[in-house]
Amino acid sequence: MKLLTAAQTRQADLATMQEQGIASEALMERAARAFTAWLTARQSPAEAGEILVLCGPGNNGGDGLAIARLLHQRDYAVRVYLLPADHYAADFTLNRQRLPAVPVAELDAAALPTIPADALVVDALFGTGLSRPLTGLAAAVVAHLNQAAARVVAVDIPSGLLADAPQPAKSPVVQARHTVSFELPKLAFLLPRNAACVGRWHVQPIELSRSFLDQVPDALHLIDAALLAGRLPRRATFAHKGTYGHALLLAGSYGKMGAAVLAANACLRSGVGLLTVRGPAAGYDILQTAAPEAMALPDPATDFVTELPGLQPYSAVGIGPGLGREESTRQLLEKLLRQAQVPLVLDADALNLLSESPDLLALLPPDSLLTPHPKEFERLTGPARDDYHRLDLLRDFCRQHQCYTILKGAYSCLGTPGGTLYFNSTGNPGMATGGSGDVLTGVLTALRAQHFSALDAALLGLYAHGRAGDLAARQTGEAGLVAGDLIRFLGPAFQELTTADRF
Ligand SMILES: NC(=O)C1=CN([C@@H]2O[C@H](COP(=O)(O)OP(=O)(O)OC[C@H]3O[C@@H](n4cnc5c(N)ncnc54)[C@H](O)[C@@H]3O)[C@@H](O)[C@H]2O)[C@@H](O)CC1
Ligand SMILES: [K+]
Repeated sequence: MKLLTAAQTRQADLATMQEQGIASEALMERAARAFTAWLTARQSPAEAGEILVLCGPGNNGGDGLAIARLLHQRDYAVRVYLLPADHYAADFTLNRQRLPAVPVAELDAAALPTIPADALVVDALFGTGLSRPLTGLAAAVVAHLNQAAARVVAVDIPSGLLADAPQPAKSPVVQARHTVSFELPKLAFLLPRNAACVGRWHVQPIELSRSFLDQVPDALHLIDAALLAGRLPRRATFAHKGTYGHALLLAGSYGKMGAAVLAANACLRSGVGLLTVRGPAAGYDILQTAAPEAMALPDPATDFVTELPGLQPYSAVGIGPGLGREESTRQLLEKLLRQAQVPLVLDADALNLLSESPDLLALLPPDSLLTPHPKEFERLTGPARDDYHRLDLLRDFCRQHQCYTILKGAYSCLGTPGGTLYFNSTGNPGMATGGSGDVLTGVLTALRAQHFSALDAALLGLYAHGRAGDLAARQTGEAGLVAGDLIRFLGPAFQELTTADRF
């Protein structure tokens, strides 16, 4: 699924109206119906009580007025509050005229309405047309609403939130419990700073022009099942273990063999034909016991991985989990970067070593796959001013080093050498637990070893890793989830993605 900027959304609206021969009011009616269907499926008139619909002067307010009418038709009790303005959008005025006999009042700074704690509020003050932070009466209304304990459902986007630009400090934004958006989510929903105001977001279709969406250039993407269709073929009947590659993992140190074990078992559960693990000598027994399907190739050093084995047998190398940052390990990394003719996956201490010796970045083979969490990332690039700047840094970093980089977190973001960004749609906060990243390294190394392109490996791996987390959390709950649980569900997650046989 693509993510559009506010400007691209306006173009999509126009293209849809032209292509389908409909007026803007008809598209607004579609949006209002889509929102109303979402709300009425979750709250009966009795559960909802009186619904307060707050409407601004633009098309978002027009949506609100149409929603108020549709809710009234379905026997919900509705009260409308209007934000006075010098100018109203044409479709706002049209829907104001169509509003049936429901109580309507203008918002007034001197006498803001009481908002009962159990009220249900529809926030239709401002949508994607907002070009600057709210001030004056609009800001006062938002602050007043946020002080009430009421449940707020935002139409399209919480009012005050900019759809795709950094939010100035202290600019008021509605704190919604749910945000119901049209056709596509907004970039703002995927950024950590906005989580509190967006609440849980939902997307309702309004049949925007497919041909327009297909041709939008430079798009941001959401990694969903549709994007992955056809990327993971069934295994071949006459396959043998050589068909699916031989991965090498360089991982572990004394006290951190768990990271190597997690990466190894995740690699084995992600379809690789053969796996060899280079760990410290001290970890030999642990590895052989905890990951018996892997071959162990212990380092001469007791506590760390210090010597690079010959790379000839391997079709991909993953390096980093639990590795430590010894000088001899740094030298090993340098050797690997200079010698590797096979795809690389770099994580954890491999990334920390890169940030300590930035000159090594110039040695990164093209199409390497890096998986930093935000702190590791900022050690590589310098600090980000805000969520949007971090995405700019990600684009620049991937372009400059011709690599693929996954910025890990909620909606992990993959940057490509061409500057495209892909946000993952699977996963849950239960995965914020030690070892989740080691599992991802194992998954990605397995996919690269099986000769998937860096892009396909990253897209499939990210999605399957998150999906495994979602399947695991159904059994363990989020708090009880540990990284080892992810490994148990990688198989089912990949199975779901596997292309079905065509007749
Ligand atoms: N264009 C379309 O065909 C559709 C639009 N839809 C709705 O329309 C919304 C976008 O509507 P608009 O572009 O009219 O914009 P909004 O309704 O978001 O608000 C724009 C209005 O607010 C004013 N404004 C902007 N910033 C302000 C500020 N800081 N303080 C006070 N006033 C400010 C503008 O002058 C304008 O009057 C979407 O979010 C969505 O809810 C939906 O009806 C679907 C179809
Ligand atoms: K809104």
